[in-house]
This record gives sequence, C-alpha cells and structure tokens, in this order.
Amino acid sequence: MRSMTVVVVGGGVVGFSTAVCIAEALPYCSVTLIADRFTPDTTSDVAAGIVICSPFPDIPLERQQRWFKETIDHLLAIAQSEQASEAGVLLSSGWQIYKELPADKVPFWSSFVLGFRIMTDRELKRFLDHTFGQAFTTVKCECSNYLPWMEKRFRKAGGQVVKQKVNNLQELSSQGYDIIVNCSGLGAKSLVGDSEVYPVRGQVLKVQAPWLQHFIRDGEGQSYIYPGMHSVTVGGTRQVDDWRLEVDPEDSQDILERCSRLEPSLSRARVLGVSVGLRPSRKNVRVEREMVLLGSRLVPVVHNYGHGGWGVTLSWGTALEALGLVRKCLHERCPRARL
Ligand SMILES: Cc1cc2nc3c(=O)[nH]c(=O)nc-3n(C[C@H](O)[C@H](O)[C@H](O)COP(=O)(O)OP(=O)(O)OC[C@H]3O[C@@H](n4cnc5c(N)ncnc54)[C@H](O)[C@@H]3O)c2cc1C
Ligand SMILES: O=C([O-])CC(=O)C(=O)O
Repeated sequence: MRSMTVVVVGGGVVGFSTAVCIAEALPYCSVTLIADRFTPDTTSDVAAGIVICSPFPDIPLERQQRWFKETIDHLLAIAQSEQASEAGVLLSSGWQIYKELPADKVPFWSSFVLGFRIMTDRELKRFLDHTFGQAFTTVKCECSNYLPWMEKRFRKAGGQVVKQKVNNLQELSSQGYDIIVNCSGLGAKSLVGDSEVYPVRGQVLKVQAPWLQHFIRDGEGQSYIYPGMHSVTVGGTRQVDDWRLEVDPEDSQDILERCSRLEPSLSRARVLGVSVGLRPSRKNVRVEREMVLLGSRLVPVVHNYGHGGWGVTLSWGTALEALGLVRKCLHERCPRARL
C-alpha cells in the first residue's frame, strides 16, 4: 500500500502540536507542514504562554476539560524533563485576583493545575481593592523556544516543513494530499472562508525584572505580569476586530501603569521589547472534520483553529483530538488497516 499523505497548514503552536501528534502516532503516513510564517513571526510567538483559560460557550465542558488536562499533563512532563530549558517550558506560581466575586470561583480546570486554592486575606492584602483571588501553580510555555523544539521533534518523526502561502484548499488537493489538516488560525478566514473568525488584538511588553517570581493576573486577564525564563511578560490589551499589528505607544504606557499598580517595582524595570499579536478568535474553537469537494475529489479536511486567547493552553489536547479525526479518515479509506 502506498503511504498516505497528510498536509498540515499552520506553523504556530496549534499546527506544530497537531503535526507532531500525527507524525509520531502514524509513522506510515507522510506528513508535511506548510505555513507562510514561522517562529518568531507567528501569533504564538507573542503569547505569554501561560496555561489558563475561560470556557467556550457551546462546547461541552468535559471536552474542554480533556483538552486542558491533556495539554497541561504534556507540558508538566516536559517541565520535569532535561528538555525543559530548551523547550521553554517552566512551572509558574501566582495569583489570579478579582475586585468583585467572579461567576466561577472555582474554574473548570482547577483540579488540573497544581495546588489550586482560594487566596487568604493575608495574601489579598497585597492588592488594594481586590476582594477575591485564586492561588495555583501552572505552566508557562514560551513559544520562541517551544516552536523550534517542536519543529525538531516533528522532523525527527519524519515530517517535512515547507514555507509557502496556501491560497486555497484546491491547491493542496492538486498536489495529491490525501488528508488536509487546517491549523491556520486567523488565516482560516480567507483559506476556508470562515466569517466567524475575527482578531482580538493583544499587545505585551517584555521587561527585565528578575526579582519577580510570582505571576499576577487581574480582571480576567485585562492586566497580567508573567515572569518567564529570560524576562517578564506584562500585558495586555483585548481589542476586538482590531487588525493593527504595529505597536501602539499609548497601549504600552497604559499597560505599564496598570501593571505597576499591581506590582510597584515594575516602574523601575527596563523595557526589552514590545510585541503585538492578533488572537484567532471564534465563539467556539473549531475542531471537526468535513468532506470538501475539491475539483472532482472529495477530500477529508480536519479543522483545528479559532483558539482565541487559549491556543497554548489547549494546543496538545486539541491536537490529539485532531489526530483522532485523521485516524477516522484513514480508517474509512482503508478499513482493514490497523491504525
Ligand atoms: C498578547 C497575547 C498573549 C497571549 N497569551 C496567551 C497565553 O498566555 N496563553 C495561551 O494559551 N494563549 C495566549 N495567547 C493566544 C495564542 O497566542 C493563540 O491562541 C495561539 O497562538 C494560536 O495558535 P495558532 O497556531 O492557531 O495560530 P498562529 O500562531 O497565528 O499560527 C497560524 C499559522 O498558520 C499559518 N497560515 C495561516 N494562513 C495560511 C495560509 N493561507 N497559507 C499558509 N500558512 C498559513 C501562519 O503563517 C501561521 O504559521 C495570546 C495571544 C496574544 C496576542
Ligand atoms: O489572558 C491571559 O492571561 C493571557 C492570555 O491568554 C492572553 O492575553 O490572551
């Protein structure tokens, strides 16, 4: 039997996670990843990379819990291995704080992070005007390290990487791929004509403040301070339908003021850089399979995009689900093959 060919479109954290899952689990498939942008130029590179999220409204919570758990377990294992520094994956402890009681005092992922608890009054005293908070240890996955590390892992599993813009799915079908996996993030708007995907602009600064060891996340992620391997990420903004990729100096000033109110020592920190990314947002992330007529061929397309502000958090879990959908496509084509 000729080996089946799978093409994954997308070189961000979702594309590489999906491509690695497929290449490692299905060694008899030939897997190619195509993208027009790679690290350090993807949205994933801008992410703080903290594993935390809010739920999508119409997706069963158990499915979202599975995505969260599979991702954090995968990253915790890397954080505990000798690969941790090369992969850019580290533990991160801190506080999520609120001025008013949140609807979910105990978020749906609370049992998957480590040591989740409600903050004590003594801890809350650090933060003026805040009446409630949660303390826990999660993972920070820094994509500027993680993406090159994942690319190496993908190539080791036999995967091939191509830099190229894909204008439409027909192009891929004409090249003879058996299965198309769409991890194009915001690019899905034009690639598959999905009008439900929209950008939510985010701006963050990297500052030098090695004395900071705890993360602080305020007001459902309006403001945050995330210490990392080489710098501290401070943010943020959530500007809906805003396509500007250039840095806005007023946003930077506003971020620094907000974050310095939470952590006064930040006012002395040196700014190392500022970056902007467009979160690939959608009311509900799309992880599903459809059959698409491309020319005269009916081609299976597995979608995995629209993760919004939670692409790192859900990357491995949604990738494993996409792998399951690819397996189903293969099984339908060769029912007797052992997959
Ligand atoms: C400021 C900020 C902070 C964030 N912090 C966090 C965080 O702490 N935790 C978290 O979980 N998430 C965070 N996010 C969200 C996270 O960055 C995204 O959810 C994630 O990067 C989405 O990954 P992706 O692979 O789907 O998209 P991308 O990283 O955008 O990758 C899309 C890929 O598809 C390719 N592509 C698209 N269209 C085409 C085409 N037609 N042809 C060829 N290639 C194509 C692109 O070139 C690119 O390689 C943050 C985002 C921002 C902006
Ligand atoms: O909300 C956060 O803490 C970080 C994040 O995911 C984002 O800015 O999208």
